[in-house]
Amino acid sequence: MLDRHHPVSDKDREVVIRVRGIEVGFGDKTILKGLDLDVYRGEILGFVGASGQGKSVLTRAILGLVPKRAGTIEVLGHNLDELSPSERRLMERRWGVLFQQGALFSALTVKQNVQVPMREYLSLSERLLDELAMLKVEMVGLNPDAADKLPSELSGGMIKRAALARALALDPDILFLDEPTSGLDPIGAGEFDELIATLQRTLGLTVFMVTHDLDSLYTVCDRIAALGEGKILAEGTIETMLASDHPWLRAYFHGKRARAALADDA
Ligand SMILES: Nc1ncnc2c1ncn2[C@@H]1O[C@H](COP(=O)(O)OP(=O)(O)OP(=O)(O)O)[C@@H](O)[C@H]1O
Repeated sequence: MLDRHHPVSDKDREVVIRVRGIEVGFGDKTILKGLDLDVYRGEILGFVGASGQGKSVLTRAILGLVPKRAGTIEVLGHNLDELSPSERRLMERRWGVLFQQGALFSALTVKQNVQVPMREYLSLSERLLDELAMLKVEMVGLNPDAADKLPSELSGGMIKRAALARALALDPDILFLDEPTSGLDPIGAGEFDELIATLQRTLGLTVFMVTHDLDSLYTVCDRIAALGEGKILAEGTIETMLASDHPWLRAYFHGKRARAALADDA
């Protein structure tokens, strides 16, 4: 993780995700209205905004899961609209996604879930698939015996870890996390944040994290981007957010919960 109190100047850093002028809507409702955003290599970017503003929509648009009406999205230097199907598959191997609900296949064990992307994108022997899956299971702090369990036998925190192991299955460069700590108790959420920070550091990941969790923003995010009215209202360090005059940012970052998070971090 970068030292968020002494960030490198933005202009010197490699942009891993570059979003320009993106517009996304459904029917006559426009959600994203010409949004620009840069995500830099090796950072944990926290993406915040009031409920329903389009945080998940932006994530899905970057991943190509919802269509955009205008704008460009470049990932790792490639315009996603210009990729051939085979280049697109290669790109999909370079990002891992942890959706909000974990979204594990309920009929598959943890190990089998982790192996789903491996089977889809790689051609490996069963022995190697097993070894790699066990490595991922251990990497996210699960006991080896969790590997043969079904999702229904796991706690909420274990499900998140298993889903994270699956997101890391193909050794991605970029990790997308949609509200990773939602539904976890504060201790579980803190442990999960620590895990994300450790994995980011050891694996050199770039992390795009949609979150409502102020503790996460204070403790693990290098930079924050705030979404509102279809655009980025502000982006920068937590200090930038705290200095913003925007009414929603003031309410969010100076509210009672924010003060509690700040006290914990001090
Ligand atoms: N496939 C879809 N069809 C129609 N409307 C959609 C679709 N996906 C999202 N929306 C709408 O887009 C808006 C933004 O939704 P989104 O889930 O991105 O919000 P969010 O900022 O992630 O909210 P939350 O913090 O509550 O998760 C909502 O009004 C939602 O109803």
